[in-house]
Amino acid sequence: MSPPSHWPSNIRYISTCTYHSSVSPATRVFLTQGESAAPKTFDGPSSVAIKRISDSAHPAHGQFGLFAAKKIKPHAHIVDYVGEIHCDERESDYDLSLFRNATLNVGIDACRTGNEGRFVNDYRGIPGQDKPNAVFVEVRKPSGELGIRIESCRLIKKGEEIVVSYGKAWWLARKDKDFAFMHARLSSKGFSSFLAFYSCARVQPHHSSRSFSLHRPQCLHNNVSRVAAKRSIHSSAPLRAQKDPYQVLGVERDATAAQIKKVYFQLARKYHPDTSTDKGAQEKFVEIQGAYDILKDEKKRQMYDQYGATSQEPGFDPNAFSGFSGFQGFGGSSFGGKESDLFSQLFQGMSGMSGGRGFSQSARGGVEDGMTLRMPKRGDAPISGKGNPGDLLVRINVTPSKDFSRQGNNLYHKTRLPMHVALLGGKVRVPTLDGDVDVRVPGGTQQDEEMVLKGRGVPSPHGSDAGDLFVAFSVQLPRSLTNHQRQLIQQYADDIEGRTSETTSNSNEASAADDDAVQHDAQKKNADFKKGNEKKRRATA
Ligand SMILES: C[S@@+](CC[C@H](N)C(=O)[O-])C[C@H]1O[C@@H](n2cnc3c(N)ncnc32)[C@H](O)[C@@H]1O
Repeated sequence: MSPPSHWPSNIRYISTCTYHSSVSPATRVFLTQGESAAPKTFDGPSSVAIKRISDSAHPAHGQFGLFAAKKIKPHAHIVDYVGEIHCDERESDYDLSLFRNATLNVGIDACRTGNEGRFVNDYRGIPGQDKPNAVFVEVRKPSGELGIRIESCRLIKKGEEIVVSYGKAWWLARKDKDFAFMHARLSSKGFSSFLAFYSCARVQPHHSSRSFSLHRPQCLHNNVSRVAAKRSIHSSAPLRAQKDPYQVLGVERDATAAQIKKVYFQLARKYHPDTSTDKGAQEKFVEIQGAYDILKDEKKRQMYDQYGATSQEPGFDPNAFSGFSGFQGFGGSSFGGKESDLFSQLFQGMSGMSGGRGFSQSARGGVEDGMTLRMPKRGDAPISGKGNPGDLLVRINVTPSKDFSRQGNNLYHKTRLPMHVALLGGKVRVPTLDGDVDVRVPGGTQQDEEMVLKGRGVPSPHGSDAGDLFVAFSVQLPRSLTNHQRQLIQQYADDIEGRTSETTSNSNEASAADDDAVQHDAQKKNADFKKGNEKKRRATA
């Protein structure tokens, strides 16, 4: 298929998504073999044109945008968002989240390969566009493949730019990255671009992105959530990848229960930590147990076969994949420090559903990013008008925390430890979900050593034990020492190295004098610098 006009020569034009090697076979099955949706009338790419943006007031001036090549009716399928489906981490401005939960993070990246959809801009700052006229919609295609398409929200006139919302969080996450760049442009090109980025970024009080961009659900229409979700790139705690249990046990996918059991016993014997001399035996043994736990249970196995590793996560709801097509799970493993923060983004983007009513709802402690909550009878009324409304399935989207990262119900916090406390022992103040606590640190605590605060993690939504809080220590060395401190440390060094203090006292004095000279010099330079600034200020005033 030949690319449309203005297609950049360095990007491969494709009409269907490709799959990167980071997508495991089980994930691929989940992504491609879902319940298919009824096809929607679709004009194909003929309804759009890629154009270079020549309007200097447009914040993406000089780049490209997607335009209506003819009149587009409301709620029409404009074009698919096509690219490379992947499960690895990427820093790409064309990477849209396709699916995410606690173990799986799937994106469609159209950076190097894609179709017209990759040129759709955000409406913010574009003259004459005060709202998006299109949305990203997650769909199961007639083939059963999970995908994203761009649909119109309203009538779009021929020649009009097609614009979506990337979500406030996307802009907030970009703020820091763009600030310096935009600032540089400000002096030469005026305000418009800067304001477009900065003003959008400022309005977001909190967000669930960890370190990069993300899009969020924008408008919900009927039972379909419209969402544009940029995947965030760094998890503050790595996602635990559930290994393919068939691979772990080395059995075929159609192995019988008896075959699986036999292999399991062989492997368990081989890697039993009490008897095995194998280096990684313990880890391997745990893996084998995990794999057998899934495959020995008919129901778990069937869920795994159908939905992959994600099906084994707490709170997994298979119904969520057919009825609810939201895909806003981007908060990742980080989460809000206090429970109120934890849920502050719950139900974000829900207004428009249930006849346009927005609402809020509290949730039990311990829910995780990517979990689905079912709210009986809060869904849409049947099209026929008769009968009860359906259930509302809410995918949880957890706000990241500056204090903690999260894995399952366990929390992780890194705290600074002054050198003398690390050496001699003492107390440090550590944040927990219930407020700060003093933790006693033993003398001789090493860099990155961890302490576990039992039960101070996330409460389990299923009523079982709460997780633990792991506190890792980062030992802080002083950058400079006073003479007295230097002497004390020197004595310590002498003691360790078996020197007498006399032999070092002379050289010590010399080096302290050198240091004093250096410090004095630095202070003087600093003062000169301040004076220089003061002079400059006076000159410009
Ligand atoms: C998915 S691409 C959109 C297509 C892009 N304009 C191009 O020519 O390749 C996203 C990038 O477009 C630019 N962009 C999109 N909407 C924008 C807006 N409202 N203001 C400023 N830049 C925007 C940003 O550079 C962003 O990283």
